[in-house]
Amino acid sequence: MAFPKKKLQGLVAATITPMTENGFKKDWHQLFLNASVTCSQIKQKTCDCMNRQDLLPVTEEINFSVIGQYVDYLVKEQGVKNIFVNGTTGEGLSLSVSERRQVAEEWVTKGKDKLDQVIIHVGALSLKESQELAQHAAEIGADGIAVIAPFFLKPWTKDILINFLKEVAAAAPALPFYYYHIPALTGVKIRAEELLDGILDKIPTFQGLKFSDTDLLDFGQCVDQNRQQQFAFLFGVDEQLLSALVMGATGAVGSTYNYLGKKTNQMLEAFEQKDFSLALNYQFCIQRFINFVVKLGFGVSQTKAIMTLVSGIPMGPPRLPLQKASREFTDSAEAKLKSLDFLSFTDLKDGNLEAGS
Ligand SMILES: CC(=O)N[C@@H]([C@@H](O)[C@H](O)[C@H](O)CO)[C@@H](O)CC(=O)C(=O)O
Repeated sequence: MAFPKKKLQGLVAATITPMTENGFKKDWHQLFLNASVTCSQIKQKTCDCMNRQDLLPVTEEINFSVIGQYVDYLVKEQGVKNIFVNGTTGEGLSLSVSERRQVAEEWVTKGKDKLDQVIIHVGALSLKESQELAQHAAEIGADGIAVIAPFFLKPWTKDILINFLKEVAAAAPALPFYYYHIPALTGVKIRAEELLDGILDKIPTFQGLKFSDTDLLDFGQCVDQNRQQQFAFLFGVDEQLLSALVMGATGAVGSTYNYLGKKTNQMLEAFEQKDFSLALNYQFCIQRFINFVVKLGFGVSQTKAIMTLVSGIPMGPPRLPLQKASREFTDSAEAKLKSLDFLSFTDLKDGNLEAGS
């Protein structure tokens, strides 16, 4: 494959992994069994459980059945045609390798002929797992792979990090490779600007940076020092996207594009038309919402609840150690979305009221 492949630009939704309630139920099942004291009691209770649908030990925790509907929602309702799968929002690091493969496959299958690009995050603590996932992404026809820095036994220098990334990229030599810079979560503080210096010599498939940090000096220098390249510079802090566009961002990956994609696309359009005051109005409006939810406590669980509410597609609970968003959170977020005109009563669809319940 010749590089660069089609350039990744515009909005990229960091997809949520829809889950069933089974993960939570299984915890209760386990607690129930732990409370038993003798083998015969355990046997009896297990038999009882086998006869109770709600306590059955179920293996399927991912709700694959809604992914097709989710693709259509992103494309038709939000105008978002690129996705980033199994990242932070998708709880990729909380899934098993087998689940990650199945999730990736489902998005690629359901996105065929509907989505422009499907990027799979394949970062893991184990190089072997990362390579397996990279190879798998290539086999299923994904459009690119992204990798975060390993965050337990960490690379301490640029060269070590590059060597790790290079090994993963080499497992999928025909796929565009993106580095996912998210230092607040990985604890790996190697500056992106430093990492990009000479990166093509080491990773010929390198095609871009997903920059989830607020250091606009670092981000700006990544753009400035690589003007000769065709890299994609994807910004990952949704509330600051306009500033990054000014710095040269070519696109954005984020959680809020799942449900605020349409609004953010209007901001991109205003920016494109050089109507900066309109673009700023949109950014401030988006900021008002994010600022509000951040003060309540905002993360992946809350994103799941908001998306369920706005789209009507059940995203289910998060996986432990994350906890479900509270009903109070969802109610407040709903009121705020309505007050900002991001959501009207007619937008609410059947099924979305279970959000955060
Ligand atoms: C830390 C975090 O989750 N950041 C989000 C943002 O979209 C974030 O939710 C948003 O800017 C609100 O703060 C994305 O950068 C994450 C992301 O792209 C991913 O899920 O991989």
